[in-house]
Amino acid sequence: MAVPDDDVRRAAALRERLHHHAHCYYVLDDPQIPDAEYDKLFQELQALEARHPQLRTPDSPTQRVGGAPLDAFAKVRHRVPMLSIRTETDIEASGARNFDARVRRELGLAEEAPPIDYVAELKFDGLALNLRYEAGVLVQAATRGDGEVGEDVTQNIRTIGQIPLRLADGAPPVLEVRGEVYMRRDDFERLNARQREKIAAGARGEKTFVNPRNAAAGAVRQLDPQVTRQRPLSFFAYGWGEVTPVEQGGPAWRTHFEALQALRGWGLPVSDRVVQAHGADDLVAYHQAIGRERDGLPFDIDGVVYKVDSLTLQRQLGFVTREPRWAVAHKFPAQEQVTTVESIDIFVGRTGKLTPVARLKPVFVGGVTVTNATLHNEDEARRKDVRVGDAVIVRRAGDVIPEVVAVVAEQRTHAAPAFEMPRHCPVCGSQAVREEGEVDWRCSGGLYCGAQRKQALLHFAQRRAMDIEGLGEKLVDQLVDAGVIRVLPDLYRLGLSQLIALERMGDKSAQNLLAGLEASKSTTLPRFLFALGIRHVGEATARDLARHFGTLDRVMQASTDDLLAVPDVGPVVAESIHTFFAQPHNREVVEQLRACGVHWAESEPAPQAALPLAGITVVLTGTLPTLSREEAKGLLEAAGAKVAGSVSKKTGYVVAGTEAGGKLDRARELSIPILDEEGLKSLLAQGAP
Ligand SMILES: NC(=O)c1ccc[n+]([C@@H]2O[C@H](COP(=O)([O-])OP(=O)(O)OC[C@H]3O[C@@H](n4cnc5c(N)ncnc54)[C@H](O)[C@@H]3O)[C@@H](O)[C@H]2O)c1
Ligand SMILES: [Zn+2]
Repeated sequence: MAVPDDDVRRAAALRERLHHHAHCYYVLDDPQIPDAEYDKLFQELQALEARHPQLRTPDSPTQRVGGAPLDAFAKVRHRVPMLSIRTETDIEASGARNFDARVRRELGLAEEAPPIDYVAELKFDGLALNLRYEAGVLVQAATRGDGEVGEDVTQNIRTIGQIPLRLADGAPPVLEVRGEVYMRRDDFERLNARQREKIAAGARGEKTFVNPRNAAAGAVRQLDPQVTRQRPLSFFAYGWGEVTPVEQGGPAWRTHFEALQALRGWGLPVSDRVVQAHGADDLVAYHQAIGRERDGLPFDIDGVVYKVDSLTLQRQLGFVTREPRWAVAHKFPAQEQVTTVESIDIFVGRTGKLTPVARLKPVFVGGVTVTNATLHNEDEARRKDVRVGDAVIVRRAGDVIPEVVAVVAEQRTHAAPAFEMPRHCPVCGSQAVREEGEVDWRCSGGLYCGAQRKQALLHFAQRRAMDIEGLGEKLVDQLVDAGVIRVLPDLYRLGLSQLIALERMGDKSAQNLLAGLEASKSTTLPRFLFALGIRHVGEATARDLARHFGTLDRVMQASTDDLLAVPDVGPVVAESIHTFFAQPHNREVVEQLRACGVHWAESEPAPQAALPLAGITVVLTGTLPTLSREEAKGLLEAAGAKVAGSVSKKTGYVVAGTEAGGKLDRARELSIPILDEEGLKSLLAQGAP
């Protein structure tokens, strides 16, 4: 039968594209398209070749394993070829039944013959390794390469802590262990964070990795073992290559499961999720159970693997070109897919962080439909150069939020402008600020900003700020969601009827809240300054500001230079305070709060040195008879002292109550004066001698 021209051309085009992508993936460790995309092309070629066997060339990607080894490494000829595994493309449970049916057919079993025993394992998404042990000692580690010839990566593999350099007693004279080297998800996230920092600091030749498999492959195929050492890799053993034969004293394994137990006994890591399965039903159950567990696993898997357990049956089934007939990989939905960016929006978080988010053409990835993916921050978005209209690779693995990992460069058809981070908050229009040394832009609107309102209210109400009794998270959600509170001063305009109208709000709690609000109006300047939620202004800075300037108006009018004169206030903090009060809407909020009756005692600005305990550090330990820890701290700080958490040579006094521990011992060691509560009180009254 003649092959239609179209099919000939399509097959050639597919072969060329697959060759190109296999080279990028296996040889360069730099995949350009997601696996799901590659698999689609691969299956299309397989189908064409099945229809027209004449199209099947010996160099077709469907006939080969992996990629050629790199010249940079010494080559290793595998004594037993390292094959691939056939993929069951039906990702439903029926995939397991297809495999079972095929095995039974190939073994010529009658329908009523008993179920076959299998082993079910995780399909780790990493890189295959062959570890050769002679007399129990690791002598060589090699990559799979093209299945016949791999790369010698022994020096790199020696840096992986989980791979024993010497096996426990009893291992056969020759043992080749096959397994997967992979990177845990948390290690991957940390590595990429480090890489981003290096890139930000201007390091050349550094890059981030698209996924843990890619990071693991890059680390294993490093020319410098020192670099591999810094990349956290893990390993699971799932099979073997050459092993001393039984006649020469080798192991007499009868089943795959038994062999894995032996490997574990000699010190090799074998996953504890390897199970024996009886017939197709057990395989289906395993597939379902692992599918549910997948997101919670600390590493990526792209499916499960089923293997015929009996080694006799395995031999009977044998191999096709690149795959054993006794095993199959049953995949899960891919964790990476290609889709199109429809727009890039800015999401404003509860704390004011601005995050660029790609709105996507809906895509099914990692088991869910994804419509948005984070671009993290300005630098990431620019580095990846994501633009509206681009085809992008989206990754969703585990509980991590979906992420755009790369642009599919070969598919950019037009040139939308490069992404620009907006200079104003899209929610409230306030100035956006990116501080020196920070990666994030933030809205400076604080409580004025709709996105930050709930967080700002909670911060405002907390005990250490305005101390509003009865205003918790649930109520804040209700008040903001119902539109009752739009700006902060609305809080002090709440009426009983409005509150009672809220769901689950009784008369009593409404009364209590109103009383709490009323009581909070009488406050102190440091509390009020802290409550405003100005970035970088914590309690200590608020106190310093109050002490230095004495009145709120002076703080609000202060220039950055004036602010820099406050002890412990640096340029970033000064700038943040200045920006906050420079914005009319923030001044408006302050005015309205005052108009609602929020008040405090103001004082003249106090020069630091005038305070009796200025410059003195005090450490508190144990329980005092009448003063609480907070009260003692407040009194000391009001007198200008610094309260520290640990005793050092710089400590001026240690105030010790009952059950004082190590701090007291340390004070004695350093001969630091120790005071009880009485001593503290007289110190406060008289100042330091
Ligand atoms: N994105 C791209 O451009 C691109 C290019 C080429 C290949 N790929 C991807 O590579 C894969 C195909 O490559 P492959 O031939 O290496 O097949 P494979 O990775 O799908 O399956 C074979 C491999 O599975 C591994 N494995 C993991 N757990 C195992 C277990 N418990 N038992 C046995 N083996 C286990 C072994 O390393 C083995 O070599 C596909 O997922 C494909 O999408 C992607
Ligand atoms: Zn805002």
